Amino acid sequence: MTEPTAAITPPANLPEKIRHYIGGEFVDSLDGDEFDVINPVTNEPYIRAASGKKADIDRAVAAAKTAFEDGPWPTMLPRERARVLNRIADIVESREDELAEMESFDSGLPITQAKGQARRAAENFRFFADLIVAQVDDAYKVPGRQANYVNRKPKGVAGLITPWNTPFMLESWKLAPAIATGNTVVLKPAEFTPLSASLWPGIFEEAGLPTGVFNMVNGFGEEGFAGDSLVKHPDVPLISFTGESSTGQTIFANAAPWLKGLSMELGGKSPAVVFADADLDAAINATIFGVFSLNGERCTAGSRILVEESIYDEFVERYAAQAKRVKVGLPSDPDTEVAALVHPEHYEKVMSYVEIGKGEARLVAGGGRPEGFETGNFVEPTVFADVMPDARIFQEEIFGPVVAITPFSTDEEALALANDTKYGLAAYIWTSDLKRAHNFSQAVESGMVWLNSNNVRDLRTPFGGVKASGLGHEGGYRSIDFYTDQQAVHINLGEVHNPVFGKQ
Ligand SMILES: NC(=O)c1ccc[n+]([C@@H]2O[C@H](COP(=O)([O-])OP(=O)(O)OC[C@H]3O[C@@H](n4cnc5c(N)ncnc54)[C@H](O)[C@@H]3O)[C@@H](O)[C@H]2O)c1
Ligand SMILES: O=C/C=C/C=C(/O)C(=O)O
Repeated sequence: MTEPTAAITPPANLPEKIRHYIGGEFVDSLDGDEFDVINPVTNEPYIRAASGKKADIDRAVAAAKTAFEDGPWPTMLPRERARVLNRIADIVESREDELAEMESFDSGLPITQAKGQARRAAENFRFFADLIVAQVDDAYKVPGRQANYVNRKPKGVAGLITPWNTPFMLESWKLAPAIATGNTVVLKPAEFTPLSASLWPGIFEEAGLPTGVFNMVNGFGEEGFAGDSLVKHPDVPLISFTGESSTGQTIFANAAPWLKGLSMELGGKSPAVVFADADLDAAINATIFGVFSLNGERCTAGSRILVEESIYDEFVERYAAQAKRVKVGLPSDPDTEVAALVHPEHYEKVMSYVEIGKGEARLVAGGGRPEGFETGNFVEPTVFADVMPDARIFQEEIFGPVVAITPFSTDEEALALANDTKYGLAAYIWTSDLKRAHNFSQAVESGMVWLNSNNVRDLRTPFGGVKASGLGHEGGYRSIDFYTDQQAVHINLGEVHNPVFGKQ
């Protein structure tokens, strides 16, 4: 049984309120507006947060612009900026427990997984510290005639808009490359989960990041609110956004008048394809982890499992049995594998899909609220089998611990099913046939493929989706490209070859 009192004990260092952070100071909204932040276990408000509007974004962008124009951050040596980034990583690491406790309390993530995400956040800063020091740029020469080189410049004020799933880690994913390359930033964290972001100012100050380089405005995304105002601010030349595909479309349209640089990491409905020749134990473990880790609130979740007919019945039976053993528990319990979804609104959305699924397919595990969890956003790990491709639970992103399993009989059918969605973020392929694995990878419509592998990231590789899953790529040098302008400088080394115009 659960102990509700343990669940609602707030972290020891809870701030009095969530404020914006502008030009080195914590501030309230200019109009004083605030909103409630909810704990996902009790669904009770536990803290107030400032709700930013256009006027607050104007202030934050002005502070970031001043810090960019007055320096020293954009013109510091890469080595000096890298030192600050490495200090940020050290501090994040040293505060892992505190950070994870806050994240878990605010978002409902299982504490053990929240710790892993805090370590990933630190690693993002370390990685980009290394990358800017090792950074090389193109130079080309035509001997005796011309030399050309690339002058890379930070763009200015970067607008960063982030979602509520693994919030601190996904914020670090954007913050690290944006500041590493010499930009200043305005971060707009997700309104469901602003708590861990309230630690950034202290971390950055302690690491020696100059005042005004990092600014943060909390609040909502809609028109007139913080997110929308950031997208429409004329002094913000680029927006890096992670969130829903429909929000991405709105941002795309709103940024169009300024032709802003856009990077968008959007939704997914990623297939995990299991062929009969796969290592079945490994495939089952990985596909369980792939959709139930991080509460299933993960853009790259393998939420459609396609299984070859000859092993289908065995797979479904074993998968359902293992899903039933996934430990649902309080976010604060170190043994918990699936905890509470972020917010009652999201819980209702996920539960509505569970009900839709019951009318569309065969329920083989879960399908309700776990026993012993009468309040809060708890959902049993839920498995549907025999899901047809026209089912809504096959096509639509659920973003919770719910998976659809579908049989296929040929490679061609597997590929057609894998691609039969508007999304294209990740694909996972399980087979011992090398040729099949590589040919399938070529043909599958996804930004990333994992072959016989869990979702393990190498920070040097591009991260992003195709179709409705995104626009552009970040990760490694792609992030450096996104957050900088590349100016080509051409130098004449010989005679001037231009034809002469207008000569008498
Ligand atoms: N592809 C990826 O890398 C990736 C990663 C994480 C999450 N996601 C996706 O994110 C979604 C879940 O996150 P969410 O519910 O927070 O997404 P969301 O789109 O509702 O919100 C994301 C952020 O955008 C802001 N926002 C909302 N409307 C806006 C507008 N008109 N202008 C500017 N900002 C606006 C929100 O306040 C929030 O900070 C899922 O669809 C998931 O797949 C994708
Ligand atoms: O949830 C969105 C982004 C996730 C990135 C990952 O590497 C992951 O899937 O954990």
